[in-house]
Amino acid sequence: MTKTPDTPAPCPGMGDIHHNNPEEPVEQLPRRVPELVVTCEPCVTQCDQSPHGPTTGPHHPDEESICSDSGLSGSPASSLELRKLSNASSAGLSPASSFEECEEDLMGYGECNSQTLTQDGGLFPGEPVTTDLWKKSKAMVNWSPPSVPVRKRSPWVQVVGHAGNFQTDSDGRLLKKYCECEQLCFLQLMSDRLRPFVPAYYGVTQREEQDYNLMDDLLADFDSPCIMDCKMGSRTYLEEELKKARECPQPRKDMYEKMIAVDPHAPTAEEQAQQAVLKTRYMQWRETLSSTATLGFRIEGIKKTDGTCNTNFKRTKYKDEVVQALEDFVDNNMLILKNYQQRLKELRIVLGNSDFFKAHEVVGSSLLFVHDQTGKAGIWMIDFGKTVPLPSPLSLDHRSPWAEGNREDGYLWGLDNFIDILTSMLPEK
Ligand SMILES: O=P(O)(O)O[C@H]1[C@H](O)[C@@H](OP(=O)(O)O)[C@H](OP(=O)(O)O)[C@@H](OP(=O)(O)O)[C@H]1O
Ligand SMILES: Nc1ncnc2c1ncn2[C@@H]1O[C@H](COP(=O)(O)OP(=O)(O)O)[C@@H](O)[C@H]1O
Repeated sequence: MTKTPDTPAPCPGMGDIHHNNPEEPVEQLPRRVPELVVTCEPCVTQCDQSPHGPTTGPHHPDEESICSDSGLSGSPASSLELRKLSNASSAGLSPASSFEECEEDLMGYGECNSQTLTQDGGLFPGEPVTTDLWKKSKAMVNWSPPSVPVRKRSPWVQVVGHAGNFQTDSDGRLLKKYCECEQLCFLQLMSDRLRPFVPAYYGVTQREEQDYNLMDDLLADFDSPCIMDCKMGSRTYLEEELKKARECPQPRKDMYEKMIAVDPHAPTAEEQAQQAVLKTRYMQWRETLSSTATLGFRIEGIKKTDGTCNTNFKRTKYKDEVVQALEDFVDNNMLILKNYQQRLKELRIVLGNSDFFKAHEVVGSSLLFVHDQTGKAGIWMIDFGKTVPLPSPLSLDHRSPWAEGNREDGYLWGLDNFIDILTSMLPEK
């Protein structure tokens, strides 16, 4: 996840930060589109992993809540409390219910309206920022929208994660509260083999004095999509967090409450006396309760076409329970299941050849599964708020069991298990 630090600070070694204002009107110039706002603004330091301080975290036990389609779009994220969208179960939400009006837009809008730096310092629409282009400044673009039929765009839906972290823009892109760690990952990913498996990244933008990472909305090309968020890996906290917890323990009341909401007997006598638990203890408990420890991934949330949303998977631990959730997610559609299996197999090959993946500990990152009734299906990696570079010459095989110090994340172990489960669900040829 990503957190928004309070104090902006200069970005070391990043060159100019380019703030794309997504609301900037597009001026039509011959063979040019308007100047991208390119200023050197302060950016923010490393994500704050623990903003709530000791015992003062937000009170958000495992209460019923929603998959957020609830008005995040366009509303100032800063005005909303940052909290997890946790444990809604089959809430029967209409995806459009509390969203702002859907906008009329161009077919494939995600590919047309975005502005990007090009080699010669100009801008091409629809091309994401790449690392080597990042330093180019003061660019101009010329582009007129092609004449294509219009369609209603489905509103963006957030399945899990911190409420208030996201906003949408009128070009079908997503603004996620700025996190330097995530920005650095995206910049590298834009020129890595993994690029087709992550949302295209467009740099940093600002809205109401808040910095955001700007990326493609992966739902943009789907009609009333079904969405599933699966957190990958055998561990969901960084080794660094463990170290900090030892050096400076910060018991969390909010996590204690989330814990007892699921299992009143889970806290130890000492934790009960304190009415608080350490974050790493909470995370480890979540891992063993769910399939993270046994399968190397866990389902976080599922939102179906009919608007129903379920984030009540904390106890989904065993293979047969995962199978049941997946069957329900694809509505027993074997074509979609096959598409997902193929996509995961492709991802596994690309991960094996990715320089980025070799050099990073990937923790707390999710795979976002998206399909719709047409049979179209896609899977992308999201959430790089806790994906950190490894100190050279360390590299991971992403399959070995974790032991403190080896930094293994179990990502490929989880992916292998996921593929095996999908394969077992498909009819034999
Ligand atoms: O899913 P539940 O049980 O609610 O627990 C959440 C998730 O593990 C979050 O990870 P993610 O955002 O990857 O889903 C984590 O944020 P971090 O990523 O910051 O560790 C939250 O920590 P806090 O934000 O510290 O509460 C933790 O409370
Ligand atoms: N690029 C994207 N396109 C569409 N939906 C996204 C995208 N990134 C995130 N989401 C939605 O937001 C949710 C939370 O995303 P995540 O990056 O994990 O946020 P957090 O850091 O707050 O946990 C996901 O479950 C998904 O529903």
